[in-house]
Amino acid sequence: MVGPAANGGRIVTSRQVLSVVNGGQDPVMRVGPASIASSDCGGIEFTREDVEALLSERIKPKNKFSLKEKCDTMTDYIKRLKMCIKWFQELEGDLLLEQEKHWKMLETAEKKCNDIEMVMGQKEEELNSIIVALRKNYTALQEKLAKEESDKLAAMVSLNKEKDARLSVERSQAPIKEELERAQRESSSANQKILSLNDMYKRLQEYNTSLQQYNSKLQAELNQTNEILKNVEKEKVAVLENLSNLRGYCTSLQDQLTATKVGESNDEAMKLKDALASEVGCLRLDLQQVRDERDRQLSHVQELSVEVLKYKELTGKSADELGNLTTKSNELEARCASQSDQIKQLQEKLDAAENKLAMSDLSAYEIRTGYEEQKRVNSELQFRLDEAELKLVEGEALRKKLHNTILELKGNIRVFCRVRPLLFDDAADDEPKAVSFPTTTENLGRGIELLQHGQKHSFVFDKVFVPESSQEEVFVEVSQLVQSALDGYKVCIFAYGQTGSGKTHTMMGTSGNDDDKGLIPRSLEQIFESRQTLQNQGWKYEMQV
Ligand SMILES: Nc1ncnc2c1ncn2[C@@H]1O[C@H](COP(=O)(O)OP(=O)(O)OP(=O)(O)O)[C@@H](O)[C@H]1O
Repeated sequence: MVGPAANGGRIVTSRQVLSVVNGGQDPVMRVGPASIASSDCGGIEFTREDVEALLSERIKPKNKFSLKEKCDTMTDYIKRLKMCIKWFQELEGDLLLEQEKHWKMLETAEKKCNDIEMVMGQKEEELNSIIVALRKNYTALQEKLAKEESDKLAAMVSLNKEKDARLSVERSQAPIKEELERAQRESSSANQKILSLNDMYKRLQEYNTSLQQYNSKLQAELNQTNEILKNVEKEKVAVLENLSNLRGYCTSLQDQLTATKVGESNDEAMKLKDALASEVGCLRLDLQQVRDERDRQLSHVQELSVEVLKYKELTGKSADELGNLTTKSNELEARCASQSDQIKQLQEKLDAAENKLAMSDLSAYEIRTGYEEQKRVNSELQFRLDEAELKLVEGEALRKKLHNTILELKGNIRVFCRVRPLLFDDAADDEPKAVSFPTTTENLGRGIELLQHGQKHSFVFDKVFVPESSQEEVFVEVSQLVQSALDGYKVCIFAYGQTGSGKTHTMMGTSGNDDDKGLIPRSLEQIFESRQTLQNQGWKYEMQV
């Protein structure tokens, strides 16, 4: 962390150089072991000690005063020094070549890294969108599943209700059936009764008509007899008249006889008297006959009257019986009709119950098929949900791997530089600005330039946050590391910098202002949010402070 004049950039630069030279070894350290087979220095290899020994060698000729010897020794020393210098030059050339090669390699690696970073970024975005879509899908599926479950429950409840209704209908149907059977039995017996009554009624009607015929016959006979009686009466009256006439004639004759007895001829009178006596005898006989006939006719009339009375009585009785039978038959007919109505009603009820039963059977079948369909859809949804969950878990694992690969590619150790804005008492407005940011494509967003004593010092970091950068922008970079920590990687974030450079502001922020929250509260929020989300996928997080 640097303040307006901090120079953390150097750390990164030296880190880059060290990393370029295989494993970060000091080039001088390779002086000793270096074996340059193709060198012009006669295949002599110099170690550090050799060089140091050569440099610290004191030239002591055996003969101090022999200039030639001194010159030879010096020449030899110079020769060795030259060889050493040549070896150094060759080594330096090699190293420079190697360095150039490494720079090129580094550039290509960086390019590759940038490309990979871009691809990874795209992939991450894609994955994030896939994860979001999967999560949405998952929640939608969960909602759908819950809905299906509730539908299933409702269907089960309605099925049970239908079953109950069916059972109750079946139960209520049994007594109705019994009643119907009873009614049918009653109806058949009543029909039989009606048939027998109808027969009886017919027979009675026939009997009645025969009686009426007989009655009318008797009536005719009675009329005839009455006629005869009237005739007899008339005849009787006539006979009586005749008799009284005869009596009058007889008295006249008797008067004549007495007159004759008194007057003229006794014999003639006697003859007349005999003739008259025989005539009277005949008339008496006739009268007797008429009387007998009358008596006979009277007795016949009486007999006929008795018979008529008897028949009348009999006819009255049979009429009563007929009336009774008719009323009984009417009653039975009415009862039969009411029973037929009842049977009809019961039949209708039975039909309705059977219809209802068929309907309930149909609806039960429909519900059962619906239930089976729902069950199938449920299992399909469950299968899809399981698949989606598996995909989600796999996607999450892939995301973690990619995320952390990206982070590794970005570098395990990253240094960000945040430049805080100038405070009120930092500097006057008219002072030239000590901090500037390069706008070259290579260092855009990564470089910082400091002006000190008129000299410009450039530094490059993994990222540079300008004074206008918000807490949110800083956290966006750090949040990936928090995610890494949640994925099970060890992460350490710390801030360093001089007093008043903004460490506390960056890490903690300003309390009471949500936009000014620092990295720590934001990280904690992310941790708790992720914990909540991942708990739904079966992860368990334990946190300790
Ligand atoms: N990015 C920023 N934007 C606005 N104000 C800032 C920013 N960074 C720091 N400040 C302000 O600068 C002042 C010093 O910041 P801070 O206390 O965070 O520095 P520090 O590095 O923690 O200091 P110390 O080491 O002395 O604790 C504070 O008043 C803070 O509000």
